[in-house]
Formats: sequence, C-alpha cells, structure tokens
Amino acid sequence: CYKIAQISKDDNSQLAVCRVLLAELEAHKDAWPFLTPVNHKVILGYRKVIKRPMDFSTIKRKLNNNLYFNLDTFIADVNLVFDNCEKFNEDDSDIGQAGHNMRKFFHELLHLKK
Ligand SMILES: Cn1cc(C(=O)NCCN2CCCC2)ccc1=O
Repeated sequence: CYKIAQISKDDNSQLAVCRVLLAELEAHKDAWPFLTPVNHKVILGYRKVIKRPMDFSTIKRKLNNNLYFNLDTFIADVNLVFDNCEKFNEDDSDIGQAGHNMRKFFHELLHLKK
C-alpha cells in the first residue's frame, strides 16, 4: 500500500512542479507570443511549416486534463514551443528574440528546482 501511495504522491508533486513552472513562464515579460495558439488564419504559412503547434494555454489545458505522464513529457511540450518559434521566426525578430529569452529562462528555472 505504501508503495502505491508513494507513486501517486510523486505524480502529484511532479504535477505541482509543472504548474509552478508554467505559472513562472506565463508571468515572464517575453511570454506574450506564446500565451495562446498561433492563429494560422492570420500568420500565413504557419500551419504548413509547423507540424506540431504548441503554446502555454494548450500546456495548461493538458496539465488540467492529466495528459502529462511526468515532468519530462511536460518539459518536451515546453521545448516544442521554443523549437517551433526558432523554426518560424528570424533570430533578430521580436518574437524570435522572445523565444530565445524564454528558452534560457526555462532552462535556468529547471536547474534551480533540482
Ligand atoms: C509564437 N508565434 C507567435 C506569433 C504571433 O503573432 N502571436 C500573436 C501575438 N499577439 C499578441 C497579442 C495578441 C496576439 C507569430 C509567430 C509565432 O511563431
């Protein structure tokens, strides 16, 4: 019984860590391009170029629907946000720079929590 309790506790604490990490990402001044899904009707070419769109609001919905198996699957979706951004935007564009800043911020957050 203890073992089962132990596993579920880890899942809950990992889930709590994901929620805190996401809240910190959303609060960052450079989060604005990533808060909601890119509107492919407005941003021409996005749907064709980016095969797996991802954004912070989608990550929040997936967290709330228990769709992340562990911290690593959550980290994979956050990195997908930044990888999509690098693919679609020039490094010296406002959104490209925001993506680089957010990726660095997230990386530092992860190394703080260890
Ligand atoms: C991640 N990303 C975002 C965009 C974008 O324009 N997002 C809308 C930003 N607006 C700010 C206030 C309302 C919405 C374009 C390309 C891209 O890769």
